[in-house]
Amino acid sequence: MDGKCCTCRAPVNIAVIKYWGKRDEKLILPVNSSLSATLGMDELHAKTSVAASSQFKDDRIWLNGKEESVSNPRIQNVLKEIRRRYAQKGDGDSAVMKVHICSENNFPTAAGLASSAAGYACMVYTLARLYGVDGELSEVARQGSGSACRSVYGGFVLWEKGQRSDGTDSLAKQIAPADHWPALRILILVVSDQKKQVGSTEGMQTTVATSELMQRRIEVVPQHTEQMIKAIKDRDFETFARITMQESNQFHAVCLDTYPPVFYLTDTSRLIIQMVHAYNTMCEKTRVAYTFDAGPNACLYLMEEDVARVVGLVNHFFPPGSDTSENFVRGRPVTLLEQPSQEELAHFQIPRSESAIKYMIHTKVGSGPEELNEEESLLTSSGLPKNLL
Ligand SMILES: Nc1ncnc2c1ncn2[C@@H]1O[C@H](COP(=O)(O)OP(=O)(O)OP(=O)(O)O)[C@@H](O)[C@H]1O
Ligand SMILES: C[C@@](O)(CCOP(=O)(O)OP(=O)(O)O)CC(=O)O
Repeated sequence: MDGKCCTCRAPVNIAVIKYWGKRDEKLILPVNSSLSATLGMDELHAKTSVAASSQFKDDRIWLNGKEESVSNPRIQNVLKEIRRRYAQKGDGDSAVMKVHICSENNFPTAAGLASSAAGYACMVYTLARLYGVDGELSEVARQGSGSACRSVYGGFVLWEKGQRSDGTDSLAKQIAPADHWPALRILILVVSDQKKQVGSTEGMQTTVATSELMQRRIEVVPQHTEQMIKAIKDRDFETFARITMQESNQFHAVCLDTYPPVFYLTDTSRLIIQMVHAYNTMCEKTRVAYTFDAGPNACLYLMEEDVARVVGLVNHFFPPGSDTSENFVRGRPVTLLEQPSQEELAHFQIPRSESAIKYMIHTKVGSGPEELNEEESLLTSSGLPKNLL
């Protein structure tokens, strides 16, 4: 095969100030700014290989081993924008070459775990590397999926909503690097790894069209964002945690105020919320925060010193079923303490639910996308996927 190939990986991000609602569907411009932490790539990432060759007849894409339609308007937006930027540079002829894109996520796709964020950030970053395109990549990633613009950077990332109608000021920027808050940890509690019923794109459209509460939300987000930036800069966990939980709750309240309502939380999600509040009450201090995206899976932000205790409580209240063969706790190692004591358990008025949580992923704040070695390529030398379903 003539031409060239490039392979990269990109991280997931989980918002603490939620993006929900667009003012421009085509350019993906949000109604409010949002803020997230980028998660560690060793635990969660999208990996993408892109090959360009004059021998390819069409642009093609494979996602998790299955060919998907490349005519998807979001993929087209991203391809067009990268090729436009490449043409502006005015060197070489790769712009006319067709590309083969192959991507895999090492975590559930379309289950409310920000797969579209990692996926589009990775596609854009890999295409940009392949074509040698520089410049602001968050603007391109945003046109694949809004939340993807935040996965272009590591650490803590703000997506400023911008004012202009062409979207040139609707960009992501890092507010603190990955190593800013070394003791902060993240636990993802996977309640379901199935594709969700109402996608974020559709859900937020209906919210903007029907929710009255959404107007109130737009008014309060700037305050939340300002306080959140300060809490992150000061490493003030209590404020960080409180706003994170209030934001998650307000986002799901707005979903319930959507007509017809959109439900992402399940009974298990609500038990997790109760467990976190009971834990904080028991500690007489806010030590754990939850946040839920458009799905039932919880993302807990907490300090390193609380991880073993919280994992112990999750194990107690949501024990794995006897059929669970794989590790219940994945990612960074956790040294399990003893089971919670009877005295501790007395603080929790929640029932035990076996198998309600499938597994946990333990991670921390991580860095932005990176290029990988040739041996990591997902494509063969003839530009076809190595792993096909
Ligand atoms: N690695 C990837 N490469 C390219 N596109 C991807 C990749 N992973 C996911 N996607 C795209 O993102 C879609 C899933 O997006 P969706 O918003 O429904 O779920 P999610 O991102 O997992 O959840 P949320 O954004 O609510 O947290 C997939 O159907 C696919 O089109
Ligand atoms: C709940 C969220 O995760 C919504 C993410 O929505 P998407 O970025 O997936 O939506 P589109 O821009 O339509 O692709 C909140 C967030 O990540 O800020």
